Amino acid sequence: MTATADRAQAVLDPVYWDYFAGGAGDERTLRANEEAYARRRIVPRVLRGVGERDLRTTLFGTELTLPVLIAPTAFHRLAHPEGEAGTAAAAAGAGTVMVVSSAATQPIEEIAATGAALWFQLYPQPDAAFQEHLIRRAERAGCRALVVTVDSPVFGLRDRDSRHGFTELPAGYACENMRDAAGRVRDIAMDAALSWDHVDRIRAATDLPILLKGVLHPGDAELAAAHGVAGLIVSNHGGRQLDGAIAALDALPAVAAATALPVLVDGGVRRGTDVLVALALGATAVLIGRPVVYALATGGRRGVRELLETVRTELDHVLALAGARRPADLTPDLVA
Ligand SMILES: Cc1cc2nc3c(=O)[nH]c(=O)nc-3n(C[C@H](O)[C@H](O)[C@H](O)COP(=O)(O)O)c2cc1C
Ligand SMILES: CCCCCCC(=O)C(=O)O
Repeated sequence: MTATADRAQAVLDPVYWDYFAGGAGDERTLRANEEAYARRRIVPRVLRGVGERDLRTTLFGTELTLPVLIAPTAFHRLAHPEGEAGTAAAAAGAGTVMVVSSAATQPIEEIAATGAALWFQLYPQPDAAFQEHLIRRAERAGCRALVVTVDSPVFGLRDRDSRHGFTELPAGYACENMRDAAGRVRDIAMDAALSWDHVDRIRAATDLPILLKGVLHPGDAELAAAHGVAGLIVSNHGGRQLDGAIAALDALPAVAAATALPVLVDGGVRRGTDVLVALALGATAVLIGRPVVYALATGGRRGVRELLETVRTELDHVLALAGARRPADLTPDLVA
């Protein structure tokens, strides 16, 4: 993964590189996400007659060929001209879900035309009518779930972006899925008044399954279930929001123990071994953020497909070595 990051840095405009790679504050949480995986050791079982592995996982009615999804990340056209549609084509080829960011630089309809299974990521918008308009559009495009990001009541303080003065998209690019009914692109509003009422409002506006992204505290996992949410994504936004927040992997076991909902996790997942560790510690599936952007930057859709196939091969391999046939066989005792 380091090699891909290096190659991405070499091809990307340094301002965009810093936007994609960077985090908030001193980037402690950004580093902690990867370090949390590096700290874990696998305690394999032997002689389990594993045979052929089966990586399939079903999430909200969609069967994935592997328990690895593409996390929502903004501005794919800044990484590669193929943009989000390139990433989606790779997801479709690999048989997994792409979560499309509210800050995608191509229209959701174009991304959906790739045939990929899509979920739409939504920042809760204070304007209820506009929010409903966004939800309807995602539904019409065939998105199968809504991922509501709840870790961003305000935007993270990112020193790298401040240094570059990177505050808006360059001319010729727009958040294409933030258009209102008149076709005007609106800014993504981040709203510190955000509360569980917003979640209730979103739930009342759609029949799609709703996942909350950015939950780290077990108390919030309990509340989410009470508010009719279908799933959770344990995440600190890749260390881009609250610097000093707990590493996603470290938060996972307590959140998973607090709820019967499917729990996904992102932040720092780089290899098949990381996927194994996250699944063993209670995740139903994982999402990958930056490595997808780097793979897109260096190789377009083929680059992203290669990344997903590498993770698949690694996961298949480490399952065999750890004595597990399928993701559901992974249990916390396999991780020290
Ligand atoms: C460049 C970039 C843009 C992101 N954009 C969004 C976004 O629009 N919405 C969102 O919910 N999360 C966004 N995230 C957070 C990711 O969905 C995810 O939580 C994080 O990248 C996972 O960590 P990883 O990059 O270590 O895999 C973004 C992350 C990055 C790196
Ligand atoms: C106000 C611009 C919103 C873009 C958000 C993308 C994002 O979540 C990120 O982490 O960057």
